Amino acid sequence: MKIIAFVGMPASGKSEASNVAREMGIPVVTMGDVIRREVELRGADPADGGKIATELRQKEGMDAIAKRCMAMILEKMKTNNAHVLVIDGVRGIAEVDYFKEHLGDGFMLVSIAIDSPVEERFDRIVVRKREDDMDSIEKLKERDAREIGWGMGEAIAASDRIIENKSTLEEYRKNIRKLFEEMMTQDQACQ
Ligand SMILES: Nc1ncnc2c1ncn2[C@@H]1O[C@H](COP(=O)(O)OP(=O)(O)OP(=O)(O)O)[C@@H](O)[C@H]1O
Repeated sequence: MKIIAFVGMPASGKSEASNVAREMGIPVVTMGDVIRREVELRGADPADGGKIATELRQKEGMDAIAKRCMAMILEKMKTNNAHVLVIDGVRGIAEVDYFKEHLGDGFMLVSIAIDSPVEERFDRIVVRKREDDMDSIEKLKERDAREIGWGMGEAIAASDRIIENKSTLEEYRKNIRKLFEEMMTQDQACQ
């Protein structure tokens, strides 16, 4: 089985890649769900998800979220016949190291290359209207800085593949679909 994790700047297209996966019947584990669950448990404001994620990493280590995702990943691997599984939301190198150690050779890290300025990413976030999204460019810049502080740059540098999202959404979705098709064919050929 191939386990593909996507890494990229906020609003670079990770959730879109997961949407394409779901449309193709590929199971997706969303790391942000761990945070959303924690927010719910604490009765906190969804906008404080970033702070809670930082706190978990400080208390339990930089790979805390990856560790908490492992049960979900193993469960999906057991209950799905798919040849590919997607992990959405790797934010740092400690998580990459954790997954490499626990998932072995089947793990592949794909980074999403963008050249959209922060203003353009913010406009996309405004259109997306996700509950936990930030409401100003300043907050997006803070989130960029926070995630870079988690070792996102090192994670991007450690990626096995790069997929560009520098043109239209259709073009990007087409490239993601091609990647998944390739992975499914490769995995079937290995069996
Ligand atoms: N090439 C593109 N052209 C136009 N819109 C795009 C493009 N790529 C992504 N989008 C849109 O930008 C928004 C942000 O993308 P997406 O939600 O996939 O980012 P993300 O990396 O998952 O973000 P986050 O890190 O906040 O979870 C979405 O509404 C998506 O449809």
